[in-house]
Amino acid sequence: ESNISRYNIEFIELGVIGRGEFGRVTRCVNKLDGCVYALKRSLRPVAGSAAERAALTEVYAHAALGKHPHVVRYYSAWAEDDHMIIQNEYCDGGSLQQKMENGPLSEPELLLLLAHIADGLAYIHSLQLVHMDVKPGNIFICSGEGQPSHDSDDGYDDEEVLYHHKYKIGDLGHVTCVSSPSVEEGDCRYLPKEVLQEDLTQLTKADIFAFGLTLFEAGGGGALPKNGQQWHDYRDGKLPELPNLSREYYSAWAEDDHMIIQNEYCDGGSLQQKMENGPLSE
Ligand SMILES: Cn1cc(CCO)c2c3c(c(-c4ccccc4Cl)cc21)C(=O)NC3=O
Repeated sequence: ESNISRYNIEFIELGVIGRGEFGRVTRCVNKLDGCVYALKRSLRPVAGSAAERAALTEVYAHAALGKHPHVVRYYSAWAEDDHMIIQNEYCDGGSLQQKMENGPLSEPELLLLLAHIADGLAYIHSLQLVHMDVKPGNIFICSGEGQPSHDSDDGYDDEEVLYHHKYKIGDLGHVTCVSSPSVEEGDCRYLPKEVLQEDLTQLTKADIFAFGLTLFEAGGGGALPKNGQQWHDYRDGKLPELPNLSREYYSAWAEDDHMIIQNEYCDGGSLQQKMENGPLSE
């Protein structure tokens, strides 16, 4: 293709970090600001096609979502010689899917993942948008290594700096608005049955469901079913217990339309009951 492309003029390609039927993702340095970015270069979709609508929705969503610590940041997008290019923040820690290849996440890591992505989803939902493709391959990690290191006397001990990395939600290719009449379904392994049954009235819950299965998988739940009886069992809350999690992690769960909270048992009754025997002594 022509070499006068903005891609070749403004960026130096450092390497390919992802490939798919969509095209490829590369790690590039911008010659002007010297920063590294992730650029996805895909074939320009046919005008008027669903793919074009998805590509435009992705850019609209990124523009609307602006800057948030747990959503991968968007910088620019353009079309050139029959290709679409989107320039995003480069997350140097790989994806959650790659991290899971080294085994299940520790409990502190699971809680960090839970906090970061719940925050990112709350932000997306607060703008009446839904992600619709939450899964380990779309959650990226920024190591934060480039940040100023905290020397020991300013209150940061190793533990806190150790968990300096951040989890961020990426790939907004399936984003739609909560009241959308049409949904481009995401990965079926993370899809709730309501969306499969075309019930689009509670789309924010679809993201939470997909995030729940993502946490289950990251916690060592094993490969998720794509269909069949096990797919339906998982949607009826029939999931195997995760072996390496402590009891505290199991302090709340949902079953047949009820939420259950399991707390410490205090055997001395409540203060109110104690006061029934008269005022407390000094
Ligand atoms: C396959 N792959 C690997 C990475 C690097 C992980 O360390 C990656 C990134 C992105 C994306 C991406 C996803 C969807 C749309 C646009 C982009 Cl650039 C894909 C990525 C993205 O937006 N930011 C990335 O770091």
